[in-house]
Amino acid sequence: MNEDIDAINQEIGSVWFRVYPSQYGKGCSAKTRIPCGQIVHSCRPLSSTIYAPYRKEVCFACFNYEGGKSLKHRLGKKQFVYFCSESCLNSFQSQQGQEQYVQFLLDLEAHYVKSLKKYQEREFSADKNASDESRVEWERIEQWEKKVDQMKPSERLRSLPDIGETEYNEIKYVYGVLHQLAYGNSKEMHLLKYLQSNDDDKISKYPELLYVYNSIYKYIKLSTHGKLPSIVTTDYIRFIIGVSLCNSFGIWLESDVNDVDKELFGFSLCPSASFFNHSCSPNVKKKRIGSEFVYTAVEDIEPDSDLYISYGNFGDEDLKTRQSILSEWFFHCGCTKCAKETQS
Ligand SMILES: C[S@@+](CC[C@H](N)C(=O)[O-])C[C@H]1O[C@@H](n2cnc3c(N)ncnc32)[C@H](O)[C@@H]1O
Repeated sequence: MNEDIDAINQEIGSVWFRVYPSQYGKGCSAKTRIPCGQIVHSCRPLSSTIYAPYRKEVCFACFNYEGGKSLKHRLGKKQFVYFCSESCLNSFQSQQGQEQYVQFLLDLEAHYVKSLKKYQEREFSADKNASDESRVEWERIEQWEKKVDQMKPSERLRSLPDIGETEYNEIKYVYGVLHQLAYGNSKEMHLLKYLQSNDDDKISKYPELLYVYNSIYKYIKLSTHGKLPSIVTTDYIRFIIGVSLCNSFGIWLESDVNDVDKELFGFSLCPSASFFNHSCSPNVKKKRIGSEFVYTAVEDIEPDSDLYISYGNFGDEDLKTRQSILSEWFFHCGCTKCAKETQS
């Protein structure tokens, strides 16, 4: 753990906070006195996804939203990968290895639109045990993938599983991470391996997602064949999906209007910000400015005090509502506000 912590701190290189072994696993504490209003961290996502219904309206590069209007700049002719400006489109296309990324996105769009008519959610039978079924299904997939190398390209294309909205959203995020691992060299990429992954917890709670995850894996395995071979393994894809479940942050419409009515456009993963634990009365506020996430102290923070953000998009929800929202991150909130409200 300590070696990991040293490596994480070296990678983040913050003058304001350090990552340390806290009561909730890793956490962040102030290195020095932090005045209210001080920006303590900022980062750009390693990978993100814009949810299918918003894909024409939210810029894939900077998350700009123009009040629900379809954006003018796009990849390809018919497909739905949209940008708010020529410069966002160009900057996206000019990154390293981007031709492959662009082609992947366009193929994914085309396949999603085609699948929609046929897609059927696979139900999880109530008499099965989620963790047994998970083990059996992933073993089956490992047997299946031995045949992928022998398939002709046309057969691989025909074997792509139908995908629904959940698969589509996740595949975009997972491929974004894989692409960074293949072509990037960012701080965010180096920090990925230190994050918690929760795919077992999620499957126990929502067992039908097992089939969704299997389809995601099959889609990525088939469509990246010969391009990203060594990193497309079941363990690794499960890790990437599992990481997003407890570390990704929503891409919310940022406005000064009532927080509760905000729209959720998608999610993104910034590993360097994933070591902030949650409090229902946080001392650091997260704000998105374009595709940058900025973390600012909202009170004076003394040296060695913990830094907490709020994971939820909370207004003035009561204890029960907050706890139920936070259970989606698979933890029972132990913050001082919750402890106080539980006692009273
Ligand atoms: C984004 S990670 C934060 C970093 C994490 N502590 C680690 O060790 O990598 C979120 C996880 O931290 C833990 N956590 C964060 N805030 C918490 C809180 N207020 N109460 C209990 N657990 C918390 C939970 O396990 C949660 O799933």
